[in-house]
Amino acid sequence: MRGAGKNPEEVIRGRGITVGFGDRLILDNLDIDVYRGEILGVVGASGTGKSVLLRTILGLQPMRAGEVEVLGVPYSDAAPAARSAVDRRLGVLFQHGALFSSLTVLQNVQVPMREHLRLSPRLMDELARLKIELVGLAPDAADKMPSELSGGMIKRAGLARALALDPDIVFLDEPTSGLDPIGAADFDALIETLRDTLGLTVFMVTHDLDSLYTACDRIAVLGDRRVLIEGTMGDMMAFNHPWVQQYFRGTRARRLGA
Ligand SMILES: Nc1ncnc2c1ncn2[C@@H]1O[C@H](COP(=O)(O)OP(=O)(O)OP(=O)(O)O)[C@@H](O)[C@H]1O
Repeated sequence: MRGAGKNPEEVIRGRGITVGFGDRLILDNLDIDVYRGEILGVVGASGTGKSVLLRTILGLQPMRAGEVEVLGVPYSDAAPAARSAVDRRLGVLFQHGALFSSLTVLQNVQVPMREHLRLSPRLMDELARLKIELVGLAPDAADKMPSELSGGMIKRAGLARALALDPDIVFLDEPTSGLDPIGAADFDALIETLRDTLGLTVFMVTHDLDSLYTACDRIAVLGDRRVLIEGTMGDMMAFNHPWVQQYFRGTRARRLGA
């Protein structure tokens, strides 16, 4: 975890998070911590509730029990105004980029600006173009429609939108899924660079072992409706649980030289 001192600041603190749909409990009394300046990778078998956890932390998914504190604010219980003040400091890249198909890249990046800031159209254009450059897109991408972009460009455009308000924390839901290995490695490198230069904290749901090895400082493994283990890659290797062993020490992992 870069930039963290001896007592790293918790920017997300979830306690007793319990979420269910009908009679199915997905998360049961789950605790999670995210520290300032780290890239946390959240992994787990398909359907373990990684996206549900991300949505729950963001307040988009109601909890049956538990509490979530974000940037020191009791977010899950906060009044709308206090919540909105926290929302401004969070950026989200949903799975598949989730761009508005009828808006250009520039207009997509401006959506959060229109919602939260009062800026002149000229200033918004300038700011949005800066964000587009920041994520490594060519200037002419600004005026393209999402349908004209490659998968990698869509992820970058979604990231530019997530960065629109200079957030403290960005949430990424499987950012490298669907990218070829080189595109995925480039995206991981971009995330690391942005963390280092902007001081971001990154909460990243991923299935990508490469990302976990190269970009993530810590990993949280979801299973049995809770966080099975939270720690470094070394902690994962030493943890005696069948899924964790298979995932981190299986054939795919060995191919990566673990
Ligand atoms: N709105 C919903 N209504 C009912 N069930 C839901 C809803 N959202 C998620 N679920 C269920 O919750 C479980 C966890 O879903 P989630 O999308 O969080 O899994 P995941 O760990 O992100 O999986 P994957 O790795 O496949 O993306 C799944 O069984 C899913 O069907």
